[in-house]
Amino acid sequence: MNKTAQMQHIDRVLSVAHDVHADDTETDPIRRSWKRCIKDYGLDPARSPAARIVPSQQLREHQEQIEEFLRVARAGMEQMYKRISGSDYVLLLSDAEGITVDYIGHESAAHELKPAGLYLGADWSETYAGTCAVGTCLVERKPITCHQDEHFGTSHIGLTCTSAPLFDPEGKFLAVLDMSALRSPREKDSQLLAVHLTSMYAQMIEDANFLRHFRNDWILRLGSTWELVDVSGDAMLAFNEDGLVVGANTGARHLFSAAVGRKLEDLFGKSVSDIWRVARSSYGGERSLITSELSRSFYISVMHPQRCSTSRPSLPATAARDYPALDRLAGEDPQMQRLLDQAKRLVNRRLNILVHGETGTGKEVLAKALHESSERAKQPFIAVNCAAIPESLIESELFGYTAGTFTGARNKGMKGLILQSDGGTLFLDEIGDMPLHLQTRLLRVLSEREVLPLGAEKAVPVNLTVIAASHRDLRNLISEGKFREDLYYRLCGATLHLPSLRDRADRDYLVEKILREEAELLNADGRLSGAARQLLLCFSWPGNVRQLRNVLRYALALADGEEILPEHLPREVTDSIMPGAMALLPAARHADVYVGALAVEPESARLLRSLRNNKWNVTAVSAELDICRATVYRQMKKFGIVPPNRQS
Ligand SMILES: Nc1ncnc2c1ncn2[C@@H]1O[C@H](COP(=O)(O)OP(=O)(O)OP(=O)(O)O)[C@@H](O)[C@H]1O
Repeated sequence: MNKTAQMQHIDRVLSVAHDVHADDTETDPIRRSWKRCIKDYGLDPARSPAARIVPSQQLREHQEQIEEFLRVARAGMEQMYKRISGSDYVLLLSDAEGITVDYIGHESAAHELKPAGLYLGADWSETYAGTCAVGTCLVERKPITCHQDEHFGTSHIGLTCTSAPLFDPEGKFLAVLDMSALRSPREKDSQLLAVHLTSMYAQMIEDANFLRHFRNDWILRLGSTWELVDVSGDAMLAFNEDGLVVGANTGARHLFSAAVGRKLEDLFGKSVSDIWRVARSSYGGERSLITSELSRSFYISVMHPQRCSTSRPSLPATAARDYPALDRLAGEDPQMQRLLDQAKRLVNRRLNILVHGETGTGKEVLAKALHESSERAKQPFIAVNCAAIPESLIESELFGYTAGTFTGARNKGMKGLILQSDGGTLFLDEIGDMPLHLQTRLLRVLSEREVLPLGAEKAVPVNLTVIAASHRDLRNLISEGKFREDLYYRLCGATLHLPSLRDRADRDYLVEKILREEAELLNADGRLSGAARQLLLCFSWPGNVRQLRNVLRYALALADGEEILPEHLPREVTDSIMPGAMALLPAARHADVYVGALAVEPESARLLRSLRNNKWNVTAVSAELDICRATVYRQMKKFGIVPPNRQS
C-alpha cells in the first residue's frame, strides 16, 4: 500500500475512533475494535508494531497449557489444510491470550509469512497487534473476517484473515482458529468461503474435543437431518447412567438455557429408556424426539461410553446387540465396542468404508461381518487383495474383458471382480498398492456407477459398495503422490480403525473363541493350561489375530488332544517372556508366581501393583485405576490374579 493510502487509512481509523456519534460503532465489530485500540489500549495506527514472535520457551509454556486439546485441534487443522492446500492460505491456532500455538503453512514462503506474523509463536492479541481476526475474535467471541485495511495498523493492511472461536467442553473460551493469506482480491466478499470453512472446522474440532472429554459418558446427538445425525449432530449432550446431563456442547448450550445438571427426562419429557429406544430405531420418522422445553423436534442418536459403567439400569441391555455377525468379533474391549457401535450405525448406509489396521487385525473379517449384517447379505462378497495380484493382471481381474481381447485369454471373455460383486460388497484389501492408472478407473466406476470391461465398447451399470482396507497410511501415500486424493475421499464415506491385538483388553475372549473354532476343525478338545494361557495373554502379537490363530492351530496339533502346555507353544511366544519366568510357569500354583510373565504386560502389572498397594481392597483399586469394580474382578480373572486369601 502506498504512502497516501496509508495516510488515508490512519485518518479513517482516527476519525471513527474519535467520532462519538457514529451510529454503526455499536454494531460493526471492526469499528468497535478500532475504538478499543485507541481509547483502551492507547495504540496508534501510525506506529503499527512489527509482528512479535514469542521465544520458543514461552511458546512451549503456552502450548503445554492446552496440550491435549492441541492434539485434537492438530488433526482438524491438517484435514482443513488439505482442503485449502494449493491456495495461499495458512492456518493459525491461537490460545486465549492470542499466542499462535499451532500453525500450518508453506515453509517455502516462511521468509514472507514470518515477518507478517502468519507464523508459529506470533502474538495476535488485540492489545498488541490492534484490530485483527484473532485478537478481535478473542474479544468478540464470534467469527470475524478482518480484511485488508480493516486491520488497525498499517503493517497488516495487506492481509486477509478469518477466524472462529473455540470453547472448551465446559463452555470456557479456549482458542481461535484462523485462516489467513498475505494477498487476496480487494472485495471482502471473496472471503465468504473462508468464513464457512473456518467456522465449520472450528465446530468440528470443538466437538471432537467435547467427545474426548466426555468419552466415559453417554452422548446424545440432536440434529435436524436424519441422515447426518449419527455423524454430525447440531447439538450434543453428555449424560451419565442416571440420565443426568453432565456436559453440553456449544450447539446444545445455545439451544437450552441451562442443560447441565438437569435430567434428560426434564428436557425431553421422556424416560432415558424411551430416549434410547427412539435413538435405536432405524427409521427416520421414528427417530425424532420433541423437546418439552423448546417444543422443537430433533432426530437423535446415542453413543456409548468408551469405558464400561458400573450400572446402566435404564438402558435395555439388548439394545446394542442387533448384529450378531459384528457382535461376535469382540469381547469386552472398549475400543472394539466403540468400533462395533460405529460399524452398526454404518450398516445399510450405502457408504463406502475405509478400514485401517495393522496386518492381521481382522480387516477382512470386519468387512465380511458388515456385509453379512447388511441387506446385501445374500449378494456376493468379493475380496480382492490388490497387493497379491500381479500388476499386469489386476486390471483384467477387476474390470474383466470381452471375448478376443487377449491372445491366450478365455474365449468367452471374463466378468471382472467388480461386476461379480454387483449388488453385494467388493472388499479391496491393500488398496494402497493399487497402481495409479487403475485408481483412476476405479474412481470412474465409483462416481459413474458403471464399468467398462477391457475391449468393451459399452459400459455396464453396476451397483457397488466398496469396503477398502490398508495397513499403510493412505494420507502419506497421497502426499507422496502414490494415491489419488479424490479416490481417498470417495472411499472414506466412513473410516474404521481396528486396534492391534496387543492393545485389546479382550484377548482372553479371542483366545477362547479361536481355540474353539480351531479345535472344532480338528475334532479335538481344546484346553489351555493356566501357564499357556498366561503366555498367550502376555505376548505382544506383532502378527495380531492371524498370528494368534496360527499359534493356536500349531499348539493344538502338538498337544495332540491333551491339555495345551507352554511347551506346545512356538518359541516366538515362549521366548518373549522375561528370562527366568519360564522356569516358574509349569510349576505355578498361585497368581503371584506369574508376576515374571505379567511384567511384560503393563495392564496386568499395573492391576497387580494396585491390588497389593491397596491390600487387595477392590473398591480402592477401582477408584485408583478409575475402572468399575466389575472390571477389576474381570481383569483379575483374565490375568489369573488370585487374592492371597483364596490361594490354596
Ligand atoms: N474378531 C476375530 N475373531 C476371530 N478371528 C479373527 C478375528 N479377526 C481376525 N481373525 C482371524 O485373523 C486372521 C486374519 O484376519 P483378516 O484377514 O481379516 O486380517 P487383515 O487385517 O485383513 O489382514 P491383512 O492386513 O494381512 O490383509 C484370519 O484368520 C481371521 O480368521
